[in-house]
Amino acid sequence: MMLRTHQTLLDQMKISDAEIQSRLELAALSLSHFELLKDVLPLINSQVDSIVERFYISQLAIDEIAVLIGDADTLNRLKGAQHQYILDLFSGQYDSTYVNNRLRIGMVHKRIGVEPKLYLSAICSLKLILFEVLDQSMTDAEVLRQTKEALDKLLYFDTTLVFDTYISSMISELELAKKKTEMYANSLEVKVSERTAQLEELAKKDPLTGINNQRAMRELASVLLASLTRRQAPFSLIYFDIDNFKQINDQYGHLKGDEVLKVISECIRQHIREADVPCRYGGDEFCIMLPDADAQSAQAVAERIIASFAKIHPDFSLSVGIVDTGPGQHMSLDDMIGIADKKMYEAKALEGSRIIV
Ligand SMILES: Nc1nc2c(ncn2[C@@H]2O[C@H](COP(=O)(O)OP(=O)(O)OP(=O)(O)O)[C@@H](O)[C@H]2O)c(=O)[nH]1
Repeated sequence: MMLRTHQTLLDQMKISDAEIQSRLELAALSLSHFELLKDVLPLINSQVDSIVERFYISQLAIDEIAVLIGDADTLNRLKGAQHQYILDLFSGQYDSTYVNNRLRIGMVHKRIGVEPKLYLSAICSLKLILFEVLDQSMTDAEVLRQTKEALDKLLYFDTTLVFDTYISSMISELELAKKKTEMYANSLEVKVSERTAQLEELAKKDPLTGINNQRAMRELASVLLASLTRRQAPFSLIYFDIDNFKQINDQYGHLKGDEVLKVISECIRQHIREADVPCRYGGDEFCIMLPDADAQSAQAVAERIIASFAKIHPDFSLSVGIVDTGPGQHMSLDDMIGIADKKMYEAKALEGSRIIV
């Protein structure tokens, strides 16, 4: 898209020569009106300075306008522009250059905050001053009447152009505001979905050890079991807890208990494969799901975990139950946990770190 600043207002507002023609017709302005206005150009030209002075005396008497004009430099610039506008009104040339200048005036008024009511009041006082000048100097009553009518129509024509720029500029502002709001809404959406993903991730993790909690394990188990059944592959579950953990807590304190739980999850991490799923099942109970592993390979993994845990905490022991299923039919996760739990209690009865398969 072409930059706005590279387009004239005529282009921006899509006002073609045909559109100008149609607008002149709507204002009932014709060549004869143009001629009438042009005929009084010498008269107006001779008095333009005093017309401008009178116009600004009337304008500055209105507080709202005086505030908007603000300072002497601005007033002088405005006087220069008004001087030119008055001469343009009587130029007899109401073409694209004329129209573009009117649109620009509208844009400037909108930008500095001149409301339509103030613009209309200004145009009205300019018209009265010009009418007075014509009244005082023109002798032919009929020509005077027609010239005033032409001027009136032309001022209406100009006013529609100025108002169109007001409206178009307001629409642009609205569109910009809408775009900003949409961008903000999009950025919020991205933030919310990022945060939701983070929260979902957190909801699956045990906060102490950082491994999966039971909920996440159950979700993963259903996916795993479906794929293992399809592939006719074996599946094992290691289930264990820390012996006399309550006593560890009681004797050394809760923090020490926490540290032991963290050491265990670290030992698990070190000895499992990428595809295995470790989980803190609850309290001092842990679970590891091992896809594509039979009980024998699961036992080897459990032995390695026990050995590395014993290196750090030789005085504590783990009781382990292992169950496997498949490769043909697979048990449900709950059935596996039920069996592994029983095995774990059998192991506990034997005392010391024991594994029952
Ligand atoms: N430090 C700590 N302790 C926990 C946490 N979660 C559970 N516990 C404690 O773990 C202990 C588990 O005790 P029990 O279920 O009696 O198990 P146990 O003492 O290991 O007894 P056995 O299983 O028969 O060997 C309880 O005292 C719980 O308070 C935790 O996050 N941190």
